[in-house]
Amino acid sequence: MNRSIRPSLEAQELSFGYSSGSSLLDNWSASFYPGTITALTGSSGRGKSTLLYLLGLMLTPSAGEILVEQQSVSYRSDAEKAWLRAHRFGFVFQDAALDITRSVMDNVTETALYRGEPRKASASRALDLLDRFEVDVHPSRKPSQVSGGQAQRIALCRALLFQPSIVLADEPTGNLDPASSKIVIGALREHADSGGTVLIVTHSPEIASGCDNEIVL
Ligand SMILES: Nc1ncnc2c1ncn2[C@@H]1O[C@H](COP(=O)(O)OP(=O)(O)OP(=O)(O)O)[C@@H](O)[C@H]1O
Repeated sequence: MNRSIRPSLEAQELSFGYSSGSSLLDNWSASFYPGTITALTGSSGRGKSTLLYLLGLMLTPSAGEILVEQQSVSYRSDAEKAWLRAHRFGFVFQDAALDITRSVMDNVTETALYRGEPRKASASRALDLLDRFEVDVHPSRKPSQVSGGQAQRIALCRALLFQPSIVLADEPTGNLDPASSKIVIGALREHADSGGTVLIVTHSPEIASGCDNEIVL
């Protein structure tokens, strides 16, 4: 890798443990570069999802720093973190985490709300993505009327709508059929190839071996 490229996401001497449990991270450091996919692997309960939540500014470390584009961000205000999540990050969770009360289209364009952009203007972009990821359902449908594989591809459209510089995916293919799995991983690969920084938590050796780097927790 060309190390003159600067990391878009860094963890520096990170420590964290839930108050009810033992320490999960102790002085943990890593750098994540544009154009790469990193697999986070390790046995169950080692803290992979927790690390993703820390890197995605949903949890605050007990010590250490998270840097986004060389700026220290982990101790910023909730409002600043929310701004960063909306403008720099895309998230994909194992269970898709769609809002069941809203339509497919509203779910995909949800980030527009947090970015202060009109949802309508994002609709054509959303339709393009739904088409690209072969989500063959009417955008007015509710998440309860789509399959698990379609739900995860809808969540992928939501994550990629504004081409965020960093995509964090927590076992994004954990519950998927092979065809949906291939689409999701292919999309994350393309996102990295176009300059994004992608992290995938996975238990799949096959997916990990297709990534550029692997970090075992
Ligand atoms: N909100 C929480 N409060 C307290 N403990 C938690 C919380 N979330 C997770 N844990 C605990 O922290 C540890 C790490 O959990 P985490 O989900 O990060 O692991 P993981 O490596 O992603 O596991 P898996 O591969 O099974 O998904 C586990 O022991 C878990 O029970």
